[in-house]
Amino acid sequence: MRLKFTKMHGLGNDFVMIDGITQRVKLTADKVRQIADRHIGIGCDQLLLVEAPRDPDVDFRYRIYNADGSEVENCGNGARCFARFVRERRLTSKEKILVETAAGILELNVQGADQVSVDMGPPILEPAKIPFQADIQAESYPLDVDGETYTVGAVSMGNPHTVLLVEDVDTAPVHSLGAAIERHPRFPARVNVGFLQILDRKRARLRVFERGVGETRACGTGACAAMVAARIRGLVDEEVQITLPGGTLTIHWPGPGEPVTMTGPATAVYHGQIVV
Ligand SMILES: N[C@H](CCC[C@H](N)C(=O)O)C(=O)O
Repeated sequence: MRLKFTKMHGLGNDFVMIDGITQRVKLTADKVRQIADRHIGIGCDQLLLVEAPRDPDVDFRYRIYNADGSEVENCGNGARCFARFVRERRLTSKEKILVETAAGILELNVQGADQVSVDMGPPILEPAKIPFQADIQAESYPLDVDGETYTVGAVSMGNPHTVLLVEDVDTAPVHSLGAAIERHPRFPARVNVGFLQILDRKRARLRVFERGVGETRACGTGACAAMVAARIRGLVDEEVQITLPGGTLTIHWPGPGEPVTMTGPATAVYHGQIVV
């Protein structure tokens, strides 16, 4: 199968975007892994497949695959790149785009040259819906990992996230502890692991060890989840600049029951064709 694609990134979280509307695309987990492989394929953190919507009231559907081939529910940086991709491929000229994902319907607002704002919907905090094994919902939870007890937040943005507060993200054990928590038995669907350093009520630094990928240069749903976890503990205001290794996202969340809005760049790098 010969597939046209566009390589894009959101603050260094990189994607292979495939138009499944004007092309017939049949993906398997093996094909996703091959495309995502940085030696035998194109290389990406996630592959995003754009399809016609099943719901007539929305504009598109898009499906998200991690580099390990697993299909997941949501992808914040990917949503911004998706919005730019469908406009650049003239699949729409709308500035407000409704897209159906496995996590529900997102509203994307394309703002001028580079910035895209995404209504990511309200965070999910009930443990069973994250999913996370806990007796009651709380601002934070004790989590035993290899004999140590950590205090973690647990939030879903359609995909599961856990958040640890750290003194300094540069020295946090992102790869060792991130890998251990990603597969922790209390997260039955595995989990994305965020390490959050709060600078003040309006600024924070974040590194994310992503489920199915490992550490990425940025994670949009991770930035949303980290801000929510900090806000329900009263540590930050309703708008926070979250700086990840790849750059800064603006996250806005008034409080429980309200949607989280994420604003940041979406960059196209090159177009190509791959044979899989
Ligand atoms: N990079 C994505 C997150 C992908 C989440 C995926 N790793 C998962 O398994 O949920 C983002 O910008 O939100």
